[in-house]
Amino acid sequence: MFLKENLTGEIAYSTMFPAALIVVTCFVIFILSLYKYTTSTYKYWKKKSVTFAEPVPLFGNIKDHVTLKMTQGECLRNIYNDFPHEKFVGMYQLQTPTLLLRDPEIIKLFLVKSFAHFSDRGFSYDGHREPLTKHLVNMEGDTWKTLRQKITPTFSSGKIKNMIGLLHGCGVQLLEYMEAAIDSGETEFEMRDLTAKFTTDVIGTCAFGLECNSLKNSQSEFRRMGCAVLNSSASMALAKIVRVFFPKLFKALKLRTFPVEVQKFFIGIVKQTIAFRNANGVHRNDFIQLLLELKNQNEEGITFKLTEELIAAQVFVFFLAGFETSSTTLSFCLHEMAVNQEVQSRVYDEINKTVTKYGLPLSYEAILSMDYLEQCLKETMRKYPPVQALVRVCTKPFPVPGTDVNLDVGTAVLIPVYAIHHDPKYYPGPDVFDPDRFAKDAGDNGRPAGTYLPFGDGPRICIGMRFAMLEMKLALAQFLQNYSVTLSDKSCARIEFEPASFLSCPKGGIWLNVNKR
Ligand code: HEM
Repeated sequence: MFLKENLTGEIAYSTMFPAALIVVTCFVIFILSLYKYTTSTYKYWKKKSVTFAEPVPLFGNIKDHVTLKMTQGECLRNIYNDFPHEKFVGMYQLQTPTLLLRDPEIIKLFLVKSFAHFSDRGFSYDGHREPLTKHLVNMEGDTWKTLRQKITPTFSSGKIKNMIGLLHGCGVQLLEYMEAAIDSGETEFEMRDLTAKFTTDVIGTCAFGLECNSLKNSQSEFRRMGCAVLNSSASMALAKIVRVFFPKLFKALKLRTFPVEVQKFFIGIVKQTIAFRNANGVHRNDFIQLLLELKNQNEEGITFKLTEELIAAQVFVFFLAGFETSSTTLSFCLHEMAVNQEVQSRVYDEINKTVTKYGLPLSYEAILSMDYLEQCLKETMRKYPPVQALVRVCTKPFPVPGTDVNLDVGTAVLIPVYAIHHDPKYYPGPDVFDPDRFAKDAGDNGRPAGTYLPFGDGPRICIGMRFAMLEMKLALAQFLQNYSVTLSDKSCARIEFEPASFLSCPKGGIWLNVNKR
């Protein structure tokens, strides 16, 4: 028995040994290859003699963001603060060599003066397989330039002024909703949800020509699809990482930026609306109408063909780029009003003076005249920039002036907006909410150009900037004229950001008490 056992043991050992060895060897080879692959680019900045942040294998310099400890903006702020004397710093987003710009003059140079070398964002997309991704934010080179030139007049002050009636309608729905909720005894509200429903309605009506009233009808199809687009499920977040950092793999695996039903829904709405308006001669002061007019000019012989699908992709990006950016800004602003009651009183006084001077409903001119309200929004976007970093890619070799550095085509560039907006050199006491930083008579308060970037800068600056300011000012004026806000038991005095979110998003929402005036 002993012998047998011994024998069996020896036999097992002798057959197991090579198997275990093979497994261990494969594992070691795998780890070494992974290490080699993930660190293969890490000499890039050293070879270029650019000061760089030391990367860690696999993650480069964005480990804290990838592991969801902090937002991208907060992660870049740490790098920004570590190199106070550099104009720019080399870093790695996973394996991708990236230049982080620190100096305002260099930022202006890249975004504005030398735009021809950095005209794209380098976002990969497949307009054939996913037609909704063929929009201004993603498009590149001459195609982007032609489309941007065509669409720009759609956002002129004259065109936006004509939309004030639509914006008003959404504001009135918000007030009606609040009235009913407060009458039924509600006092505490999650402001982000409220403002998101409001801005969904604004984009629904101004971009898609739909009356969705998400405030009354929380199950509205439009709101449901909107939530599906912004869905931050683990699988969509993973697909996003693959799309950004491994675009070839994204294509090879046929992954999707949005679920197919979202694509069908948005393209379907736009096609139906166009068909209805053409058949019934309907005219409405909204973006879809303006794009339709461009399409018709287009058919009279102009080279660039604005198809229905291309129109759908553009109104879709107005939704993508415009809805959450505006809603979080509104909710952050209301939070600051609740914390800083003296600021809220000044805004209330300004609204009352404006109503006395211009009457109700507030006209375009009345909204424009409210300087202090505008300062409050500007300071909100300084403290909580919805887009925490701007992205560019080098499209033509670029010798950085005053240095020996030559940037190669394809080099990624990041502008750390959040870090700049919190640099005490430009904004003393950066955590203090002080709208007077943007007072007209204070000029730029000695700040250099390139240090205030909530909407970006240069030819790729946010096309919807003016529209967004009008929408947000009108919403706040209508709301604060009728209601005041205070902190509630659920409020956090200091806001933390949701690390998984691409845009600045308050962790746990923004809870406030809302009281009738
Ligand atoms: C508070 C509101 C908003 C903020 C903070 C914001 C911010 C931004 C930023 C930072 C960019 C990138 C700029 C750059 O790379 O230099 C951008 C681009 C863009 N935004 Fe906005 N945005 C807002 C509202 C809107 C609205 C309401 C719309 C449309 C109705 C819109 C449409 C776009 C488009 C289409 C682009 C791409 C422009 C291009 O590449 O040519 N945004 N926005």
